[in-house]
Amino acid sequence: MIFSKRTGLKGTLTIPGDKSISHRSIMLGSLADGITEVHGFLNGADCISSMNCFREMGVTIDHNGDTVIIHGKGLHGLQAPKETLDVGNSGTTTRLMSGILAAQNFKSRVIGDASICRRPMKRIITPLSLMGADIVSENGNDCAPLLITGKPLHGIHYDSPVASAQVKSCILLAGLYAAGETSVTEPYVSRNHTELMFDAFGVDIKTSGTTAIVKPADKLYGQKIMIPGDISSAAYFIAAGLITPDSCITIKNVGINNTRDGILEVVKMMGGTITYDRLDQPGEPAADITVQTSDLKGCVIEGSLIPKLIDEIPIIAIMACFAKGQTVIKDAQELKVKESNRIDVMVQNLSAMGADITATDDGMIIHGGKPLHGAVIDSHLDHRIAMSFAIAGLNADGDTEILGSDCVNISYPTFYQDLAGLR
Ligand SMILES: O=C(O)C1=C[C@@H](OP(=O)(O)O)[C@@H](O)[C@H](O)C1
Ligand SMILES: C=C(OP(=O)(O)O)C(=O)O
Repeated sequence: MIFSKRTGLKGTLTIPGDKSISHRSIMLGSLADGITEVHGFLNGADCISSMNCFREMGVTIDHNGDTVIIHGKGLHGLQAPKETLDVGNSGTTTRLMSGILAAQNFKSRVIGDASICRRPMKRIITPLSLMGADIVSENGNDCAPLLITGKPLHGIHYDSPVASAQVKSCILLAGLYAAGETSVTEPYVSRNHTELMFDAFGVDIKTSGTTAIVKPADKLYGQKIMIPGDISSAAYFIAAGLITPDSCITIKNVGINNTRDGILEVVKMMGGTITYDRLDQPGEPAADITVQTSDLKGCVIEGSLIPKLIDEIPIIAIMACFAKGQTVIKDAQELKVKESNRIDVMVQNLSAMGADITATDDGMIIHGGKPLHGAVIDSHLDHRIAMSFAIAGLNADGDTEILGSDCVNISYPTFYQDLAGLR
């Protein structure tokens, strides 16, 4: 896919549903009694992987457009999978589902693509093992494939070394089945969709500061779930509207859960022109967001803000190239263990486009204002890298060619059409 310079990106769009909430709706819907009706489901490859894994465990799931009907099997109703469970490219599926599998009365084997087989799983193997789970890495490298033999579990308190919603959610899901209470404390609060959805499904879940505490459950009750648009997908259009000359873009129904809204904080720090129209509707909080071309200034992004924008750092790095002065991103070492090493890949590709960017141990430093020129961009098959460089390409001289551009299917299959729809 090739991109070249644009001005005047104008229009209104509705982006697809939130990826994190879509995964969780499949999992909790499968474990609930009764029907769970989901609207706004993300038809990205990652969420389809979650859907197929639970179908493989005997759950009937009807899927029509962005509506999904899950015929819940109850907490103890999953069946042993006949085949290996294939999570594709999805870290969220791997880690959250492992928490459930650890407590079943059957064995399972979890595989994924080449990227998944490089991502660290020790972070869930350690706490699940402390709960009494039998979970091992088949190749002994603490990565997938994972072999999980269901066991009776007991509650623990876990001090997580990382602020990770996947680790937290894995432990909380295992905690539904454990004897006694299970709690997780994180260094900073990570996205809280699991906690909110547990509460809606009737689970006894409490939070206090950076700790979440769950009691074992007897039953989950099927729900109707309205999923707002994914702020992580909206971020590309927020950035495009701010940095592309003569632009004004409205993005409808964007989820603005306060554990996910770090990008909005960054826009404010950078001095971007952004307005919100909050929506009065059931489900997680959402707003229509409008952005206009703005003179941006550099800022420092660190600490508790990082988990609130972890997936948006690649597109924030692009914004920083168009901001006056220095942008420093620190405390973001987690970027090294995503679908690609997002620090190295951003620095390599932005340097190829002429940006002034340096990698650090836990982030990057960007001096904005140097004009970008087109280059051949290796996406490393990482969807967030491909989408970020599409926006960079619209603001660079010459052609920007993105290799492996189809990987946007993972979280935003209609991304290129939606971008082309802005006139
Ligand atoms: O729980 C989730 O749905 C997610 C949590 C984050 O990962 P970590 O928990 O590994 O930080 C994020 O990067 C991922 O895209 C989705
Ligand atoms: C890191 C991501 O997803 P996952 O961990 O589920 O693969 C992402 O979507 O940027």
